[in-house]
Amino acid sequence: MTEHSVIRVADGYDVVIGEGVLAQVGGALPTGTARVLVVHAPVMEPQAGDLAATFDAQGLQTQIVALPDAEGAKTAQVAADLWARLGQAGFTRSDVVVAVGGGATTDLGGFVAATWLRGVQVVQVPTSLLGMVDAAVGGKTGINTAEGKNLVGSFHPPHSVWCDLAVLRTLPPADLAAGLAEVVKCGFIRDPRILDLVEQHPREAVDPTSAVLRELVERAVQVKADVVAVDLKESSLREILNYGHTFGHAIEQREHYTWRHGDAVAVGMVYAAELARLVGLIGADLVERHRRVLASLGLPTTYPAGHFDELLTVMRRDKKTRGSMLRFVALESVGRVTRIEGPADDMLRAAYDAVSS
Ligand SMILES: NC(=O)c1ccc[n+]([C@@H]2O[C@H](COP(=O)([O-])OP(=O)(O)OC[C@H]3O[C@@H](n4cnc5c(N)ncnc54)[C@H](O)[C@@H]3O)[C@@H](O)[C@H]2O)c1
Ligand SMILES: O=C(O)C(=O)C[C@@H](O)[C@H](O)[C@H](O)COP(=O)(O)O
Ligand SMILES: [Zn+2]
Repeated sequence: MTEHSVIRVADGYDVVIGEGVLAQVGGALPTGTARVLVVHAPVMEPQAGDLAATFDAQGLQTQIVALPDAEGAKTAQVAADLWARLGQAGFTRSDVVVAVGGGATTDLGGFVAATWLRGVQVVQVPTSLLGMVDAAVGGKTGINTAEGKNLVGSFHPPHSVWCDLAVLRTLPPADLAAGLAEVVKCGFIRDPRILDLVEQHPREAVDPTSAVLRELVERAVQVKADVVAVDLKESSLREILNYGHTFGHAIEQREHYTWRHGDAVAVGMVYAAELARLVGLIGADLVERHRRVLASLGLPTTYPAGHFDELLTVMRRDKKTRGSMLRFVALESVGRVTRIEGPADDMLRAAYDAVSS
């Protein structure tokens, strides 16, 4: 195993990053654990099975459950099925959920852990880039409802997070790119070095074996760790991690979750940048930088015309909305973030026209 790095989130938990760290998870459960529920994305069955075997070998009562893939896991029905299992197994507050998969798996696993007995520990083992740099870190957990994305959930920080870079070798390139959208987000809101790295090394950035990708992972996790340490429950600063998500979540819902989250966020960041340009916060050059960086990674930067009213209805349910006032995270410059509050509908429509294909 190559050297791993550890990023501490406040004084709470560690995010361990490196090739081969999966092998350490078996020995990393909290003291006193008697039962373990391992939930995993279908494609992660071999790794989850190996992990479950190491728990069994320690004498723990282990259950292993394959979840529906991707957003199919983030439903009330899937959560309810798992609550039934936990009840039947007599799962107590000293027992542990382990989630092995992409961001959808870690969101669902975290949500079940957050809600069972009002909170049991969750060990997050993200296996997609997006899961590693974002979803598994920071304690946001949740499921979707018919009305929108992540509308039900809880803030529930994990016990620990294990990012084994070796598993990224099997991640489809389009999913790797989707994860890079959240990395680029961290570049725009907080760490300009991320943008420099992507601009200078676009090929290495999409190579899961490269030192550049590893540095990007570490930098993005550090951004997230720094932000959630200050504002776990999103009363203010944490909103910056939602850059691009107001429009992005509306796309995801309108597309019935057939778009990757990171792809939708990529378009959403261009939308937020166009809106910031329209209200006079930034110039056209910074908007173009969004398009250039995202496109260099193979990410989308446009959305089909003709759906503004539908998207606006969904955007009004965004969690940052206060009363009837829509609120957008926006840039003043790279690394300097503000909010646009209550923009006029014609502004919102003009930004839509600017990202329409
Ligand atoms: N909680 C948070 O703070 C937070 C942050 C960002 C995103 N999210 C959520 O995360 C989800 C998106 O995460 P995602 O992009 O990982 O999507 P995902 O979980 O749907 O995973 C994408 C695909 O990659 C597969 N996969 C995962 N690891 C693999 C591997 N190593 N090899 C091959 N295939 C692999 C998955 O099975 C799935 O088919 C969304 O639901 C989003 O809302 C949550
Ligand atoms: O951690 C956060 O805070 C984020 O907003 C990170 C986002 O990338 C992530 O997609 C999150 O799940 C969105 O949260 P939501 O509150 O808008 O549902
Ligand atoms: Zn996101």
